[in-house]
Amino acid sequence: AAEWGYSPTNGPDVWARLFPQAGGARQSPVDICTSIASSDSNLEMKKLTFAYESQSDLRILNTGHGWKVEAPQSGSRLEGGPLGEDIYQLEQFHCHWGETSAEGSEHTVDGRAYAGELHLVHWNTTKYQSFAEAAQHPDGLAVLGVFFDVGNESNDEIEKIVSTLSEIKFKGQFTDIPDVIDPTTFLPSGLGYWTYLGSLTTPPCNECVIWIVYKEPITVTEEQLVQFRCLSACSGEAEEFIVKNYRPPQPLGNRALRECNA
Ligand SMILES: CCCCCNS(=O)(=O)c1cc(S(N)(=O)=O)ccc1C(=O)O
Ligand SMILES: [Zn+2]
Repeated sequence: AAEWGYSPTNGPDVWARLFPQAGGARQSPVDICTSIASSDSNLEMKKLTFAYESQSDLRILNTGHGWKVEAPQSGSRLEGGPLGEDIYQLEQFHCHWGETSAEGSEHTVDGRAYAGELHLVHWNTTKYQSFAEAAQHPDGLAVLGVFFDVGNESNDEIEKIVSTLSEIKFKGQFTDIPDVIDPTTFLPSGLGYWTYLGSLTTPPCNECVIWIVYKEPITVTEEQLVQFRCLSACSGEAEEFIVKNYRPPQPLGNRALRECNA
C-alpha cells in the first residue's frame, strides 16, 4: 500500500481509505473547546501521578514521519486522574510540528494551534501483557500531550534531542542519545490538564488512547523547531523534509471533555 503521510495525496483526508479506524467516532486530535470542558469539582478523578527514571543511551530514530525516542521504562508509572486503578508505563515519546510556528500542534485550544506538541506514550501494564496488545483495547494506552510555545529560551531537554538529529537525517536511521534524559523535565510546572477518550493520531488510528493534554505549554526556540524540519522523510539521497506531521482536529462528537486544575 502507498505509504501514508501528510501530503494531499496520502494525508489525513485519505487515511480512512487505507485505515478504516481513522473514520471512527473517537478519533484524535480534537479542538479543546474550553467552555464545554467539565471540571471535576466533585473530584471523581483522583490526582494524576507520574514517576519516571532518568535514562541515558535512549535510542532515537527517524520514522519517516518525525523523530521517536524509544523509552520503555519498567520503572515508570503513570496512574490516577482518568486512569482508574490501572498503572501505565512509558513506552516512547515523539513530537509533532508544522512548517511555520503558527501551526504544528495536533490538539488545538478554542481553535488556536500551538507551534508543536510532544507526546509521551504509555501503556496499561495492569491489564495487558505487551504494548502491541494494549494498543488493541479502548483503555490500552495513555498519552500525555504537552504544547510547545516559541520563546527565547531553548529547552535544554529538547536540545538533547536536537543535537542528535544530524545523525538521523534519513528515514530508518537511528542513534543513541548520549545525554541523560528525564521525561519529567518535559512536563510544564502547572499540571492542569484536559482529558478525553480518543485514538492514535497516526495510522492505524486505533481508538485505544486516554488523552491527557496539559494546559500550560513549554517553551522551545524557533531554531529548535527549524532543526526538526530538517529531517528527511526519505531513506535515500532524495530530500523531502518533514516540514509538517500533525493531524488536524477530528469531531469530538458526544464525547465528554473533562478538565482538572491540579
Ligand atoms: C498498532 C500498534 C501501535 C502503533 C502506534 N504506536 S505508538 O508508539 O503508540 C504511536 C503513537 C502516536 S500518537 N500521536 O501518540 O497517537 C504516534 C506514532 C506512534 C508510533 O507508532 O510511533
Ligand atoms: Zn503523537
